[in-house]
Amino acid sequence: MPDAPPTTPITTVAPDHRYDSSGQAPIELDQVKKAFGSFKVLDGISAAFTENAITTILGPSGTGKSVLLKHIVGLMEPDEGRVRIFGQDLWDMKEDERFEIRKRFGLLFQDGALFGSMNLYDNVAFPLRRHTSKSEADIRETVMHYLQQVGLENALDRVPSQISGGMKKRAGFARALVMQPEIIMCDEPDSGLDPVRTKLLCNLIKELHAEHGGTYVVITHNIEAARTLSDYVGVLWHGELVHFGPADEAFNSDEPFVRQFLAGSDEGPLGME
Ligand SMILES: Nc1ncnc2c1ncn2[C@@H]1O[C@H](COP(=O)(O)OP(=O)(O)OP(=O)(O)O)[C@@H](O)[C@H]1O
Repeated sequence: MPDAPPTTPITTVAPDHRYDSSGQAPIELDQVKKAFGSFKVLDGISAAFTENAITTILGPSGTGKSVLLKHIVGLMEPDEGRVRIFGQDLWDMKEDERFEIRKRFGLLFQDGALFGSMNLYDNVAFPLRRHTSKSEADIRETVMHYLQQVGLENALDRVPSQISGGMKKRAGFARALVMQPEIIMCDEPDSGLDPVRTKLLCNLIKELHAEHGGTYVVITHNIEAARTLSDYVGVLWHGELVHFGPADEAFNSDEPFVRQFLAGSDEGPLGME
């Protein structure tokens, strides 16, 4: 399998970003379409995500980034097209097999998605208790390791209502990592954080990715976060990936929408609609 996605010219007509590979990309979307009523949110998305890289998916509000994420984790079924995880078609398998495949994902949601009644220790221990037969001693070792990695080893007795938004995200990240998933999906990890906390969180994500590896997909509309994190960038607009490729190519793109969006400019095809 090649190291990088193809650098085919950017078009705005249902571009195909798949590799010519054996189908073993960790995540492969093949002509994925999804509409709500007459609104086509995903209009034939084809892309293969690079293993052990961080890919950010950028795009304006309401453009379908979260819908795309839900398709990747199998929470939403495409109207047409295929979603393959490690070569396996998500919708060509039974529900329990899909459930098993989801164990290969770690999910980091906007608010950390922590259980409000549990302290941070129990929140991070939860997937291990639920999905493994590890002893409490082994669980403790793993949980403390990841809580230390995200800088929360002194806050393990606190419940989510007693910690800041940034701490919730870090706790959510520890919980996402604890099962050592091969794929980590982060939905707007920067939302609600000030620029400094966003930068620190992005640095943490980058460091832990460098240490543990894995295929990361980060959904955001924060350009600075994307600059810090991305090995690859996908830019979603009008149901299509108008760019999907190495981050430096995205940030140097001549495609008018990609250029406008990544520059945060008010000049270009994107208006207030
Ligand atoms: N279950 C659903 N039923 C109907 N419409 C939906 C559903 N889920 C999403 N949509 C619509 O699909 C469009 C894309 O939504 P989505 O949440 O994916 O956007 P987004 O790019 O993640 O936006 P934001 O950056 O604001 O979070 C929106 O118009 C939304 O209202």
